[in-house]
Amino acid sequence: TQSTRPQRLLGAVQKNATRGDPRSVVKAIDHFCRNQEWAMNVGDEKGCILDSVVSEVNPATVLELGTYCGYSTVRIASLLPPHAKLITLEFNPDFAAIARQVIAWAGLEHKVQLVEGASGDWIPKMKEQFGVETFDLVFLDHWKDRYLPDTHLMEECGLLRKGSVLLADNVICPGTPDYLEFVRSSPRYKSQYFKSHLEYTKVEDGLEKSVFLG
Ligand SMILES: C[C@H](C[C@H]1O[C@@H](n2cnc3c(N)ncnc32)[C@H](O)[C@@H]1O)NC(=O)c1cc(-c2ccc(F)cc2)cc(O)c1O
Ligand SMILES: [Mg+2]
Repeated sequence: TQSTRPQRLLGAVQKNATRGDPRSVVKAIDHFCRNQEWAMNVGDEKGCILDSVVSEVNPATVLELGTYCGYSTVRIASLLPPHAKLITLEFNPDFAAIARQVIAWAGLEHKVQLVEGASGDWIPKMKEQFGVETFDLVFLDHWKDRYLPDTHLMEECGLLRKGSVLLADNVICPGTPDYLEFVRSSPRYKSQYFKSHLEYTKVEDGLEKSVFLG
C-alpha cells in the first residue's frame, strides 16, 4: 500500500539522523522538506526564532498545540532544562504515531508527553490529569481558527500566569486574523511580531509572541 508523507518523513529521519541526536533529527527533516516533499513543520527559519524564545523563557512547563510529526516538539524539548516537561496535543492518531517515533529517535521521550486528542477537550483536564499548575510557554500551531478560542479556554482554566508566553505560528499564512487582532488589542497581552517566511518557501509568514500580563 502507498506510504503517507509523514511515514516518508519518518523514514528520512531513521535513514539520515543519528539516534539520540535531536539536532540531526531536525536537520534530516528540514533536508527532506526542502529537497523531497514540503511538509507543514515550523521549519528552520521560524525554528530559529522558536529556539530563541524557548531559550529566553527557559520554561519548566510547555504546552504545544498541534504536534504533527514532532519537528517543533524535538526543537523545543532539546532546549529544556532538566526536569522540565513538554505536553503536546495531537488529535490525528496517524500523525501522533509518527511523532512518537520521531521524538523517540531524538531520544527525548522522557521530556515529552504526547497526548492524543483535541485541545478543546484536553485543556480543561490539564490540571487534574497532568498535575500542571500553569504553563510558562504555549506554542500554538494547530487549526488556525482554534488559536483564539483555546487562548480564552486556557485563561478560563487558570493555566496562564503573569508572564506566561504564547508563541503562535502561521499568524500570516495560513493566517489567524481573529487571534492576532485579540492579542494585539487586549490590555492583558504584550504582543510582538517576528517576521519570517512560510516554512521552506519565500512566502511571508511570522510568529507572534504574546506575554500574558495577568
Ligand atoms: C493544524 C496543523 C498542525 C497539526 O495540528 C493538528 N490539530 C489541529 N487541530 C487540533 C486540535 N484542536 N487539537 C490537537 N491537534 C490539532 C493537526 O492534526 C495537525 O497535525 N497545521 C497546519 O494546518 C499548518 C498549515 C500550513 C500551511 C500553509 C500554507 C499552505 F498552503 C498549506 C498549509 C502551515 C503550517 O505551519 C501549519 O501549521
Ligand atoms: Mg505551523
